[in-house]
This record gives sequence, structure tokens and C-alpha cells, in this order.
Amino acid sequence: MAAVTQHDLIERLESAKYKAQLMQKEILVSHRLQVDNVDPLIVFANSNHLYKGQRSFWSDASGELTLVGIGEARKFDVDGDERFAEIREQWGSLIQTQLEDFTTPYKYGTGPMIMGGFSFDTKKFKTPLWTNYADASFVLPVHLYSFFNDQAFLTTNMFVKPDSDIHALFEKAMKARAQILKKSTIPSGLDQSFTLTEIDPEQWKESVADTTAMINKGKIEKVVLAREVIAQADDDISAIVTLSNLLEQQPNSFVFAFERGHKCFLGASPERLVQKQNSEVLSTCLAGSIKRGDFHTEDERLGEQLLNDQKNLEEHAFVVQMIRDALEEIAGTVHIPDGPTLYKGRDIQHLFTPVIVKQASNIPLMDVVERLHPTPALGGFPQAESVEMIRENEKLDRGWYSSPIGWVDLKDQGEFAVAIRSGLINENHVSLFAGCGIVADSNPESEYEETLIKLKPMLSALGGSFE
Ligand SMILES: C=C(O[C@@H]1C=C(C(=O)O)C=C[C@H]1O)C(=O)O
Ligand SMILES: [Mg+2]
Repeated sequence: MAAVTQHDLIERLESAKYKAQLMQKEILVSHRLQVDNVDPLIVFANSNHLYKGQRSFWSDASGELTLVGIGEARKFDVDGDERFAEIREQWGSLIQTQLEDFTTPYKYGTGPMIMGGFSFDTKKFKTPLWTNYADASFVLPVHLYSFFNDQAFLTTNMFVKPDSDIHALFEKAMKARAQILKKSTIPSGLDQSFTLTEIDPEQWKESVADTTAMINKGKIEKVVLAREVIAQADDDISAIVTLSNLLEQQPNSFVFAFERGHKCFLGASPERLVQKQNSEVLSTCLAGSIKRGDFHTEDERLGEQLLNDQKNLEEHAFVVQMIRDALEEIAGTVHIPDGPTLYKGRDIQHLFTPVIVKQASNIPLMDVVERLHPTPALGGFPQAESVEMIRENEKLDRGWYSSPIGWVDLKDQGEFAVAIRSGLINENHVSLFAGCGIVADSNPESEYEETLIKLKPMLSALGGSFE
């Protein structure tokens, strides 16, 4: 690390201390430097013993940006319905009132940002499964490793108090940086054997039948119903091995992990909720599914079948309609192509429609997240009625499954995906989740088959064998 950068950091810490004394409050120094490229997974593994239980991982679907958040310089945990606005306000106020003048040139995906997520429904009964994961939980990491278009940056966030020992702060940061960036190897996977337990599959199929009956009667048109499968091993399940497999096996996906103490929620989602970069807002409609074919011709035939299937087109159309309406309401003109194309993942293909809003600088990212969550891809249509229906009838405690997860920075840029194709590791067991859009002519058995396909990415990423 260049001596001049070190000197610069000490100077900034000292001037922050002076400011902290004048204002009698803590001042945040956010210090970014370009560093040698290290595999983000190694960075994640390296920080295990310094900041175990306090790490976040994010890799976007384009493969352009990977973030590793390490430690908690500040944590914002909020329960209840005001969660989106509260996170926006608490983060906004920290930047405005405590951040030392940040003169480093802005670079997307680096610098001060918070990473985290939301629960699906604040009003659903909470089980012990999701303790540690608040309705909204965001972290300003102590260290943020950003890998963006083949360049690596490390941002360190330090709060300076009126009586802080600057040299001690500095030494601690330097030591941690060296530890985080050291060259090492990723631990290889244990060949674990897992026992799989499906939670009440028959009861789930019945609830699909009940839901279609209800849809045929009344005012709800689509409801997403999810279920849980538990995989149990003899030894602790490794988040890093699972992440490494997800990155390798699931290209074009948002690969993520959020640790909260001894639990780790992770997955590989194909579905962006919203990205805000420069003045543009992008969203995605992804709903309607079919398996991949074993051969090219079969795969193409299945894709064509999906593109022409009324039931799947209907599932998809609800998502397009809702996202269009929601964004038009807050942002004006919305660009959406006329019909869906195919999104192909390793294990599944979906109907896909991209959404663009061109002039959206003035709309806070969190407001877009709030307005969109949950889209009919995860909740149903209409929104309020379907969420209530899920709250009352679904046996599962979804926690953060099917909810927005991502990051937002000091310029209100960032990205959120919806946390599907995911699992929650708790020591030697992991809960996996999968859901399906139920519409008027859904068939319980085929929806069940669809959940099995959606469970595949996590099951293959766990490795090992299943019984
Ligand atoms: C709910 C999930 O996926 C959603 C449901 C889909 C469907 O029913 O066709 C497709 C994509 C997602 O919007 C899940 O993977 O758990
Ligand atoms: Mg479906």
C-alpha cells in the first residue's frame, strides 16, 4: 500500500477527530483505495475469523460487480411497516450529518454503502427460523471489497470519536486490510451426505387446489405459494463452498449471502427487482417457468412451448401489468417491450420482460423498492389481497425468502434482487425455499414439479449426496 495513501488516511482521521470534538459527535471517515485483484471468495473466506457472522456477499447477474461487505461499522435493524422509509432516512441522515467530506471521485459499487435486505411480510407470525433477520436489516461494512470491471477497491469505514486514539484506529484498519487481502485458497467442499425432509408436500398441493378454487370464485387472480425443504448433514454446512458452487453453476444470477450471527442466508436469484444507476431505473418481470431440455432441440421446443403457453403467459402478464402501473405512478414514462422473451438458467427457463425508466434521478431507490415489493412474481395480484392470503394460508415462515436484498450507496445508486433460489444455513442444516405463481388453471402436481426444478440450484450448490 502506498505510503502516501497511509499518510492521507492518518491526516483524514486526525481532521475527523478535530471535527468530532467541535461537533461533539462521531464522524465517519470512509477511505477507498485501489488494491491488487483478489478473488472475492478468498476475501470472504479471509474475513471469517476477524468478522465471523458479519459478512455479506453480492455478485450481480451481469458479472460486472462483486461486493464483499465485512464487519459492521453501523447496523440498521428496523421492524414494522415503516421499514423502507426508516432505512432511507437513517442512512440519509448518517451521510448528511456524520460523513466527513467525501472528496474521493465517485465510482459505482465502491465507497460508503449499506448492504442488506427485508423480510417478505412484516405482519406474518415469526418463528425461530429467522431470528437475527429483522424486517429490514442493513449494514455499513467496516471493510468493503469491490470488484468492478476487473478492478479491485477496498473501502474502509471508520467512526472517529472526540477521544479516539487515531494511531490505534489506523493500525487496526491496516492489520485487517492486510489480513483480508492476503493470498490464500478457498477451502474445498466436504463430501457431505444430506438427509432431505420435505415439509408437508401433500398439504402444499392441497393448498394449491384450494387457491385455484378461490381464484376461480373471486377477486384474487394470482397467488404465489411457497414451501420449505430441509437438508440436514452431520457437520456444519460451509457457506463458502456453497457460494463458490453457486458462482460456478449459476451464471446470469445474483449470487448473494447475508450472515447474521451463526446463520447465513444465501442463494442465486435470476430476478432483479430494481437497479438504479446514473439516471436510469431498471426492473425485470420474471414469471412463468419450464424445465431445460437435455438436448438443444428439446430445449428449444420447451422454450417455444413456454412462450406460447396461456397459463404461463397469464402468470407473467400480471407481473408486467403491476410493475408498469407502479413505476408509471412514481416515475412517468416506462419502456417495456410488447412480449416476453426467454431467460435461460442452468436448471430452468422463464418468461422474461425487461423494464426501463429513463429519467428517474429524483426517485429514491428505497421508494421504488417499497412500491414494487412484492411484485406478482412473489406475492400475487392484486397485491394487498394476495399478501393477506399468503399470510393466512401459507404454513411457511418466509423470512427474507422472496424479498428484496441488495445495496444502496451515498448517491442513492444501487441494486436489489428478490431472494429466490435460496436457503438459510443454520449450522448443520439448511432450509431451502421454492414457490410458484398459482393462477386459475394451475395444476397442483405440475406446480409441485415446478418447485422441484426451482430447488435444484441450491441442492446442487450444497454438493454431496441426498437421501
Ligand atoms: C417464487 C419463485 O419464483 C418465481 C415464480 C415463478 C413461476 O411461478 O413461474 C418464476 C419466477 C419467479 O418469479 C421461486 O423460485 O421460489
Ligand atoms: Mg410458475
